[in-house]
Amino acid sequence: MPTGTLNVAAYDTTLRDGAQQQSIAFTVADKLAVARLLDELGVAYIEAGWPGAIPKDTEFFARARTELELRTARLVAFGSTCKAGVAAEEDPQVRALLDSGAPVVTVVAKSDPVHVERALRTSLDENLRMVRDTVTVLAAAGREVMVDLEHFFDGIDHAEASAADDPDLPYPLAVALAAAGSGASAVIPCDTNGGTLPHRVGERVARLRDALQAAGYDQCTIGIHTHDDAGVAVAGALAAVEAGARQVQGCVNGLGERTGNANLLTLIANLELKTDWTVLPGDADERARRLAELSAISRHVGEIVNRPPSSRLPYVGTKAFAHKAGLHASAIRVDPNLYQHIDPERVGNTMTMLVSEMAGRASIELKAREFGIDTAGDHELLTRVTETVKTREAAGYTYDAADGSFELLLRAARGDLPEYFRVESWRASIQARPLPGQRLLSTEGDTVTETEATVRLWAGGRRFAVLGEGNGPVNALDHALCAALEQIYPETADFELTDYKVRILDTERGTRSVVRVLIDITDGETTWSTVGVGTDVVEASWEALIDGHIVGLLRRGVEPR
Ligand SMILES: CC(=O)SCCNC(=O)CCNC(=O)[C@H](O)C(C)(C)COP(=O)(O)OP(=O)(O)OC[C@H]1O[C@@H](n2cnc3c(N)ncnc32)[C@H](O)[C@@H]1OP(=O)(O)O
Ligand SMILES: CC(=O)C(=O)O
Repeated sequence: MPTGTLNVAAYDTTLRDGAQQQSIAFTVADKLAVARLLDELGVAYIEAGWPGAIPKDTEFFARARTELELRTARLVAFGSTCKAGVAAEEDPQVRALLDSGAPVVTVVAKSDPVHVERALRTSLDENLRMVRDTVTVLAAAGREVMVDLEHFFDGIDHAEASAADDPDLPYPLAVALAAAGSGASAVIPCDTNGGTLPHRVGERVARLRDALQAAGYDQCTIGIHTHDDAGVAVAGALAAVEAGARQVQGCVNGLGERTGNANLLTLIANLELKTDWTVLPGDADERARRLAELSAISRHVGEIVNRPPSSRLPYVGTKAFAHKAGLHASAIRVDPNLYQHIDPERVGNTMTMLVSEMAGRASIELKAREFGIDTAGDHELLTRVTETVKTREAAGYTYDAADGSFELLLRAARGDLPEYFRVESWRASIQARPLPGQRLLSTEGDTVTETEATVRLWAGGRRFAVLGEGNGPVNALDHALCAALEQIYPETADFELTDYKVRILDTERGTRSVVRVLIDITDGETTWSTVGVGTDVVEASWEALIDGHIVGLLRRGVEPR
């Protein structure tokens, strides 16, 4: 590890390589919004697309000139070297890069001899000419120019296997020197296919570093661009930093072609928190403030691309600091750092305790604290609740995914669960009728289906008998329940069911199986989850729905009426 504080530049490619992931499609407005977030975080470079190749990217760079005011980041236009046999100044793609107005241009160059010969179908010398010519033209126009060395790591193997290769300067290194010698500010070895292991990345970046130094190009920065096909993109980038890379490329939430690029947020957190390198601008306080934005940025970008970040993402995922095992909880009660690699607040995340069949008394005590309930020292209550949780989980309930239902269980055990309403009965029915004018149901499924539910309950000293209709029995029951409750508790009008999951627990019993239903309800501000179990899906759903409404009233601080 280095000593002292040195800088590594964070280079974000969410808007270029991130957009190469299946089903990710940014609008121009999305790109502008993501660029503003990245600038706020403090990345050094934002690679925003390929003007001239993708019309939306051409528009982005045009609008960025007037609509994007970046405070810390430099905007990068991405493209390729000029075509074989074409002078760079006459190549329309190179012209489009200049016309984008971006102050920085990164061009991708073939650095693997096999790719030059088979994909580009040109000579190794002509490819070197394309690199030199393109960098020279862009640099002469006043741009900072960087060169992505595509397939650099595989390229060294291919070069060394070739009898024609210079053993002192394998072809990928010759491409890097051609770029540096023509005025590139950085060369970035890319693990384009994502299959290189970290030790190999480190070793080859060190060779690149030595070759640049030997040629007198010390001013040329080495970057690193890794993909996650072998699950080691972040590790590879860290190995490259150890070997001399001073720029790390990656995408927010690990978006990117195929399995994604190195997750830039993970890289930033690792470098800032676990090494002496600094990636974010400012003094220690400012860097800490920026780092604490990581979780929010991960979620915000997830919303913009309409793809919630995986809950298991390092540092920023909602499960990154969620503890389930009882033994962990018992140590965490003494000191959270005993089972956490960092304090989650440093990256804007929070620790959560999960209650399940793996819970012990400490898990229950810590979870209760999240609800503002102090159970410390109440050994009898904690033992009773722990046992109830284990028994109910054995019967099919799951509380780590339904902390709303767990809160009700805990309050019931303490005897402080408010009684908001009492249910007298409920009923749900579905009727399928033939289409008008027909006597029998159509075999093709064209039928008229009517679903209705009746709920009878007492609330606020009154009895309600309410009919609900819906597109299925659970929906009809939900409508009937809400229609009754709203008359006494208008707060429930804000409750909305946002997720509904059904799982058959013992598949061997077929349609007689036990069924578990998990639902999420939101009031627009927070979301809570509840669980129901039964031999019938409607019965299990009803239990989860009832829990969901009680939890909502509790969380709103409503008193029973
Ligand atoms: C590793 C990476 O992720 S690099 C980023 C890749 N990103 C993208 O491809 C997204 C944007 N791409 C596009 O819109 C299109 O592919 C374009 C506009 C670039 C090219 O489209 P087309 O002109 O229709 O060509 P096509 O995609 O079929 O083939 C690519 C051409 O570029 C050439 N080429 C590929 N890499 C390079 C390079 N590094 N330098 C110069 N030329 C290159 C190929 O030889 C081929 O040339 P040819 O048309 O003479 O056969
Ligand atoms: C340039 C690039 O995205 C790659 O080689 O993976």
